[in-house]
Amino acid sequence: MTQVKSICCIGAGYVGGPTCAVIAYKCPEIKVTIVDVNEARIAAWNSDELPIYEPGLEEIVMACRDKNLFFSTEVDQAIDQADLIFVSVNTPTKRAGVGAGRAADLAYVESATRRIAQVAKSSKIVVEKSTVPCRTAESMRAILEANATTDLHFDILSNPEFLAEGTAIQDLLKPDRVLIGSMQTPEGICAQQALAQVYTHWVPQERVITTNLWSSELSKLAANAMLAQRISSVNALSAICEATGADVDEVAFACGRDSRLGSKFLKASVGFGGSCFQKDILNLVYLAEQMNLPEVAAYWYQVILMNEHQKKRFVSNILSTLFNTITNKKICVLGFAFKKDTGDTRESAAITVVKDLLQEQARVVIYDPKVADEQIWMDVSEPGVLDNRAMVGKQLTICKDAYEAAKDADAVVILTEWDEFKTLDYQRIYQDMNKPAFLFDGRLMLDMPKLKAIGFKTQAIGKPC
Ligand SMILES: NC(=O)C1=CN([C@@H]2O[C@H](COP(=O)(O)OP(=O)(O)OC[C@H]3O[C@@H](n4cnc5c(N)ncnc54)[C@H](O)[C@@H]3O)[C@@H](O)[C@H]2O)C=CC1
Ligand SMILES: O=C(O)[C@H]1O[C@H](OP(=O)(O)OP(=O)(O)OC[C@H]2O[C@@H](n3ccc(=O)[nH]c3=O)[C@H](O)[C@@H]2O)[C@H](O)[C@@H](O)[C@@H]1O
Repeated sequence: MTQVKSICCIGAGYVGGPTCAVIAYKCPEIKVTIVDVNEARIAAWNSDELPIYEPGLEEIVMACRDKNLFFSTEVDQAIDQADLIFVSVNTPTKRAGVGAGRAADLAYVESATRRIAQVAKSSKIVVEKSTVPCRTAESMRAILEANATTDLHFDILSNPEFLAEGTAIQDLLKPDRVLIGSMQTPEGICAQQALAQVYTHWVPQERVITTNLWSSELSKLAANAMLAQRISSVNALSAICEATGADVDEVAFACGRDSRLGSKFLKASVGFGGSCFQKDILNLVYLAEQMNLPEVAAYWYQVILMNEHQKKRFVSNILSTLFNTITNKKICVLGFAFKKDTGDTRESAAITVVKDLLQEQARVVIYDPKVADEQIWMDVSEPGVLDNRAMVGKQLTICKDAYEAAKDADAVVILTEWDEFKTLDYQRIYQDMNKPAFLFDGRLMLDMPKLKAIGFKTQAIGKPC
């Protein structure tokens, strides 16, 4: 079996960076080089200020950077020197052309694959780390075989990543499973074993699952679709709870105690966000449509529709509670990231909620502990629309402090479950707000009876008023 000695990872993003940093950390004898075309990102990986915030990441990077872990823009050199290459580039939803709004844009995967074919002078194991539609490995193989300069051999593996942002390092150090798909040929199985051996440096053998290529590719989309489906299910129940007087936390607890259901991913919220759930479900929907399975496509699409409904429902509750108008009222938004412990805002529910509040002519003040101001401006204004940013600027303020953000506000709206929001001095916040002082908990994280006792008019998703 091939022993992996040198790894190249193409794509130094949320997945490539942490995943390969952990491999370097756990496999000191393997040289790991993470490359990217984005020079600023690579410079940040090589600096004291890493480009992404992830608890525990800095320690791991600092422990092995410039020993057996390298960040570089020298893509060709890293490809040439590696015997195993992870392709960990972005696969966003297509914006134009066939399948726009549904299908995954595989342009980055294809260009990375073509680069490998052009540069490789020796045989390589090429690993799909990006989340891709079923049978992408076949296209990669076709490109590699047609474009390689000499008579080289390429094994393609699928090794989807299941880490969640905010807990990436823990997820990587103690994964529920590592999934490796390969062609069921002697060479394919040999390559699969070589990658498995990298992971078994720290992952117990029984957690390394091997399957065929297509099962592995589909399992990634399926896992994300099922996780998101649980959130949409509990969010759909939250609306029924509000209408009946049931309490969604109690319902989720009671259901989750059934060992067949389990307790995780049953937290009702203002809606799921993140770079992957929506994109991967759309990808699955597109796959079903392509297979001429419209009912299957509609079934999964409903998970997204429910998520959109939950965000709209939250804003409409705010509006009706504040006497059907929020024009010129000051709304303090606490949290903008799509979940706690990350500065990532991709598809964050906060983007939709804030845009809707602005549309209603409210004055919105945002505080988030990790999201950069510029990111919020980019998310909330419409790039390319003339003067939109200036218009948004008249209504939107970004604060460095929760108390400052809540001063003179008519309502506080919690959109991300940052731990620090639990320990704020709500008595102080209440005193500085306009009365009646409203508080909307979109994350079910605050002690409502305590807030009510202070004087707040509170509302939380799926809770009796
Ligand atoms: N963000 C997450 O938590 C997870 C993401 N995934 C999947 O992993 C893949 C990567 O996601 P992220 O790391 O979040 O994306 P990202 O956007 O943070 O990083 C991708 C990087 O690839 C680089 N890149 C693109 N084309 C390149 C090329 N030809 N050569 C060199 N560099 C290139 C980009 O400059 C970018 O820095 C996606 O398919 C995503 O669905 C899977 C599990 C978790
Ligand atoms: O493919 C991916 O990108 C990743 O997508 C998710 O990870 P991530 O999006 O980083 O974060 P999650 O913890 O799944 O949260 C997603 C969204 O759902 C929300 N959520 C989560 C759980 C819950 O019970 N309720 C709920 O509203 C979160 O607040 C967040 O907005 C999956 O959990 C990962 O396994 C997967 O690898």
